Amino acid sequence: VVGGAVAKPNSWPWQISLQYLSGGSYYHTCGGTLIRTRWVMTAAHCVDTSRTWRVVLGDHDIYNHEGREQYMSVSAVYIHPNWNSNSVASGYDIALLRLSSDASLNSYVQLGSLPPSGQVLPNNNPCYITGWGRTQTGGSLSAQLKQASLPVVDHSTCSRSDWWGSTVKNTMVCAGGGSESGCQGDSGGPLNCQVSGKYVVHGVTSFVSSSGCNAYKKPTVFTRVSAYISWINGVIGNK
Ligand SMILES: CC(C)C[C@H](NC(=O)C(F)(F)F)C(=O)N[C@@H](C)C(=O)Nc1ccc(C(F)(F)F)cc1
Repeated sequence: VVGGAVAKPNSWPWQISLQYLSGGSYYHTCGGTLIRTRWVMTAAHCVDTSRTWRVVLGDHDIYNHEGREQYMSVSAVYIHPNWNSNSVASGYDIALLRLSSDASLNSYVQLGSLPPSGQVLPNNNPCYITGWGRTQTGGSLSAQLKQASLPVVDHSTCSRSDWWGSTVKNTMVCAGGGSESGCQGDSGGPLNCQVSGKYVVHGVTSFVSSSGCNAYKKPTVFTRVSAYISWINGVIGNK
């Protein structure tokens, strides 16, 4: 997250850290959202390589054990069938991870709420991106979870030729576009939007400009969760 601030610890209790095993240690690579006690929603581009994953719940500082963390192993990865890693502009950048055991819900670990199918938020709807991603273009990951205010940029604005043009699809949400943005390492995490006084996870962090995380008129682009509710329900089993 470029700009914004360090979040109050565990104030986004559905935010998870997705980590992979390398040389005997685990490393943060992406964010995600706990949506059921055994299910995490993340980005397809985070998990389209075969690695040993773990999901950390209740985390704040990814480099220090603070005692509220739950370390979960992943029993299955479900990548959207239409995802194409050579074409992030086509969308479908969404995946579900089945955990090997149930998360224990408490004040540090809670489920994120998903929007109703098809709901599209208006321009400037207040939203926050959260994540441990780079704090500057080309910078390093944040040790502590960060948040930044990224208001919704509607599709008609975001698809203007001097904005994202035809790269952005209607199955995506744009947010921000100023000096604050997501950045590498925030991928897969939630866009937390205020709807009727509640936070609802309307986006899965997907991409930023390859010329810089907070590039002018290149808002952070998210998978629009409300476009994938049927797929999500089909995978996790509540028809
Ligand atoms: C691995 C990437 C597909 C996703 C990666 N995502 C992120 O950094 C994050 F955290 F914002 F979600 C990204 O935007 N990386 C930058 C450096 C990038 O490659 N951006 C990008 C690439 C291609 C396009 C497109 F669609 F135009 F081809 C758009 C943006």
